[in-house]
Amino acid sequence: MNRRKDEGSPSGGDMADARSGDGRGTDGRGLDDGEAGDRVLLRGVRPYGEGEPVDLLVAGGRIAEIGTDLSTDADEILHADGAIALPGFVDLHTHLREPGREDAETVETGSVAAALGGYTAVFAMANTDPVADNAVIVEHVWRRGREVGLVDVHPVGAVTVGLKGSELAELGTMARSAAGVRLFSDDGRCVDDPLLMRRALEYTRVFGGVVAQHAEEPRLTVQAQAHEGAQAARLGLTGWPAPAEESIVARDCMLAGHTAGTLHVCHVSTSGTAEFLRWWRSRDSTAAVSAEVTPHHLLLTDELLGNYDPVHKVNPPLRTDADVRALREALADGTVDCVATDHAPHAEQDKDCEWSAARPGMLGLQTALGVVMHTMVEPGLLDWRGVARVMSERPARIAGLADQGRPVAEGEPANLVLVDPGSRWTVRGADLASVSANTPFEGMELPGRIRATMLRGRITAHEGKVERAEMER
Ligand SMILES: NC(=O)N[C@@H](CC(=O)O)C(=O)O
Ligand SMILES: [Zn+2]
Ligand SMILES: [Zn+2]
Repeated sequence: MNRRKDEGSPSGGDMADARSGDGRGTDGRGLDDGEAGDRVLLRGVRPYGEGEPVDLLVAGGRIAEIGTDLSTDADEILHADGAIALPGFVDLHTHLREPGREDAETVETGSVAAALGGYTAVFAMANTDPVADNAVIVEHVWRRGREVGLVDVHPVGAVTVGLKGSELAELGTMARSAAGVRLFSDDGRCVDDPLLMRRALEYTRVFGGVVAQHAEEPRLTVQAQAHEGAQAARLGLTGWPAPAEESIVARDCMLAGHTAGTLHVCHVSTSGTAEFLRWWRSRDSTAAVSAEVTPHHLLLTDELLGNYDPVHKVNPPLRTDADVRALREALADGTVDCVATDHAPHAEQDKDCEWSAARPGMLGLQTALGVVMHTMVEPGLLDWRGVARVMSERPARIAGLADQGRPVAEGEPANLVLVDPGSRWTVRGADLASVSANTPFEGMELPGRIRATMLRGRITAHEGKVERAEMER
């Protein structure tokens, strides 16, 4: 993609990593509408991959005009060469590891990975050290996200104090904090006590919050290491049975219905969960229940466990071909609302060890689109409108973000991603922006390159490099 500061100027074509002197406000973090001062012309994009290329003029953080051959006094012109324009991706499930495990990821490195992956908003899970179970921690994460300024970082608040599952955290205080927490989760652990789950659903309802459940009945997964089935038996690994997930999903749907609370099911991994959700939503279309699936559960199976490489260890575990097929179908028909990465960076020593000692989790932010294209777009299960729905619109609505997941249309916030669907790239963990390198897609060739990501009218990533606002460093 050819990009110039000023079309026609021969010296304007270099792709500087950092931009300067462009009249942006001194805050430079671009969190409020209208902060971005630049007028940027995106020349030749195809919204949702439909029709002939058009020009998009972005001004004041919004899409000011869409048309052909817009001639303008733009500060910056980006030649998109027919790249597909979609609303910026929103990830409801990201582990940024800060505070506590900055040797695995930080808000900054995770933000870089997010921007390069096409994301304009991510939700940072609460299983940090200390746990994000109070206003001080969530405000810290939120502020760090603003300082870095590459993606909106929304902290998730813990449901229970210290993720211990015995008493509710101060949900209301986190909701009222500067971070404005709306999503609550003990992810990494299940809120297994049904009374506590009921109370969490009741309480969050008061301020429009959502409880995101890591569905895993712990009594059924003691020492579990792999999907319970033939492969685990062959490998001598203790099984993680499908009903450990399905029983909690069923229970929580019923509790959400009973309390009129709002439930979000994290990382759905079994065909049984998909089947249950389909039935539940068909009997009550107003049910306040949503669900996500990870890219890795759309592609990988427990067949990969044969060499005991812990890069394939994840919670919930990789399951079977039949599960993968059911999850793809469920995502295509809307039973599962959205894709969430469950980006889970781990330091080398926590992954490069024997299977049973390794931490579960895999990187996801920079490979999500490629895996979704490979598993959903290429087989014809989703078109580009569908990709916009599952990676941006639905997650934004679930989390109540007003300015994300909006149509690519005049007057809308310029939170955008430009995708070149025709180019392919090979995944190398060492080249990813995360501190950690634990990608299960190592060496795989994926379709779809992110040409640029734009947050409120400011380009945050371009041709594989992030662009920081001038104030940050
Ligand atoms: N998915 C994982 O395997 N690990 C996550 C926790 C979680 O999402 O349950 C982590 O924090 O590492
Ligand atoms: Zn989880
Ligand atoms: Zn997680």
